[in-house]
Amino acid sequence: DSLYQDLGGMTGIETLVDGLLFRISEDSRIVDQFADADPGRLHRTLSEQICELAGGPCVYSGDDMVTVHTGRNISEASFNALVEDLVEVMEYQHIPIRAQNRLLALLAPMRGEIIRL
Ligand code: HEM
Repeated sequence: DSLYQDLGGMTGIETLVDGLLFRISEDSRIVDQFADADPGRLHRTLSEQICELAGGPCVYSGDDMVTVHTGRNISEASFNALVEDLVEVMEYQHIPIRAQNRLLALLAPMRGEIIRL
């Protein structure tokens, strides 16, 4: 019953993050806000973060959420757009609904460390 396993382990999580970053790159609502991001690093740190949150054997090595998102003026609408992209990728990759909801529930509390900073 580990979320990590339900997401397909590290391989599944990396596939999920691949899909998410691709989807963001095609999402005109938010793509411009990622103009200065380092895609390779983002792929690694986001995968680690999801792996750790899901109870997997990873340790997040990125910077803290407030630091990376401060000064970016990320709106609630942008946050919701990214979450929508994530849900679409999880649907597309046939991640079970229960696992989708568990992951979303782990990410939702981060909203305050991301928006309007
Ligand atoms: C649940 C929502 C989100 C999570 C879990 C999340 C997580 C992360 C993580 C783990 C990093 C990498 C930190 C590092 O490498 O040290 C990051 C960076 C970043 N995030 Fe978010 N983020 C979220 C929402 C957003 C939104 C909505 C935007 C903008 C629309 C955004 C814009 C960025 C940008 C531009 C970076 C790159 C910073 C850099 O490369 O210096 N994030 N985020």
